[in-house]
Amino acid sequence: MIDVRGVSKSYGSVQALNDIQFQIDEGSCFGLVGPNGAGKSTFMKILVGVLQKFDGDIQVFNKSVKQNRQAVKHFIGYVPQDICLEELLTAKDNLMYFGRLYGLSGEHLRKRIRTVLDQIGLSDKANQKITEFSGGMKRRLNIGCAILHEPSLVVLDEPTVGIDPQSRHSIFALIQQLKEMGSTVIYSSHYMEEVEQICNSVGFIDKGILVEHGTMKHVLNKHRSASIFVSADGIGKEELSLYGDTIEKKTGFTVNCDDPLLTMGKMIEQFQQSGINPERLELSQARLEDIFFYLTGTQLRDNG
Ligand SMILES: Nc1ncnc2c1ncn2[C@@H]1O[C@H](COP(=O)(O)OP(=O)(O)OP(=O)(O)O)[C@@H](O)[C@H]1O
Repeated sequence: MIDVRGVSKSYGSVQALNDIQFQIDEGSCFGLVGPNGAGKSTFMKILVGVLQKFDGDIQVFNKSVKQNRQAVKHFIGYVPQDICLEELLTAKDNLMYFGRLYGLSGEHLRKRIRTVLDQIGLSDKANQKITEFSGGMKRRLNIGCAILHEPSLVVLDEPTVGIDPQSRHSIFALIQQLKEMGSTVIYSSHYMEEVEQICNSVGFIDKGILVEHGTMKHVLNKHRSASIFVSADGIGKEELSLYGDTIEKKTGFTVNCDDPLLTMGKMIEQFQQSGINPERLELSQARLEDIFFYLTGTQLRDNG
């Protein structure tokens, strides 16, 4: 189990984390979600031992990151947000370099490199210099370097920012494989649909505060509510606010109300009377993104 015990961290006057407490079960995939500047990277860096000055403690599989930093580091694979590779080397040589840093050598290292290249979908690019790689390929290789030593905990800081769909798909498949192999995965992202798809538990972080956490099922059920999505010429936020709390989205409005079916009926009546022909009028269940907004009032990113 990962047991986070009252972790706080300040950078001068900026409180990046404020008394964070939660647990993650062994073998689960935990998504840490929050907007830019929420404190995700700071938390990850504390967990993996990169940041050592902080209040509180984290027990990783019964070992304190404060007191057993070296031991904990050994069973963690950390993929930082910024790609950390040797540009002039080939993919294989990068893996060789990182493998040696983790204490691997000889035939065992060569075998692990073959396995990892296959897992990250880059076997046919093994001998290519990474200056020729796309951003997504570099990110996959960056993950490969972190899992060579078969860590029981894999920590990925926003691994899918700004990458192509093929690399995104490959990273999802890899996380799935890691889960199946029994690794614990901690994954930070501001892409809610990704987290909903691959994680079985989640934590919402906003301005350094953990506002909600638990299994995906628990969080979705606890805050699940239906809303109406409306996109129509001739109707705006002011008119829709009469039906309920209205949020403007890129392509229309979301109206939150107590009885969405009844409200939808009333809307249809009004639209017919006013000659309004909506482009979209839909009943939708709250997704993680809506729940995050409801709890924090903060949008994670532009949405439609
Ligand atoms: N080295 C630092 N010195 C000063 N302030 C910092 C430092 N690192 C982070 N911060 C501040 O701490 C807060 C949390 O930053 P952090 O990078 O942990 O957030 P994040 O959720 O990972 O954001 P992003 O998604 O943009 O990476 C922000 O206000 C940030 O500006």
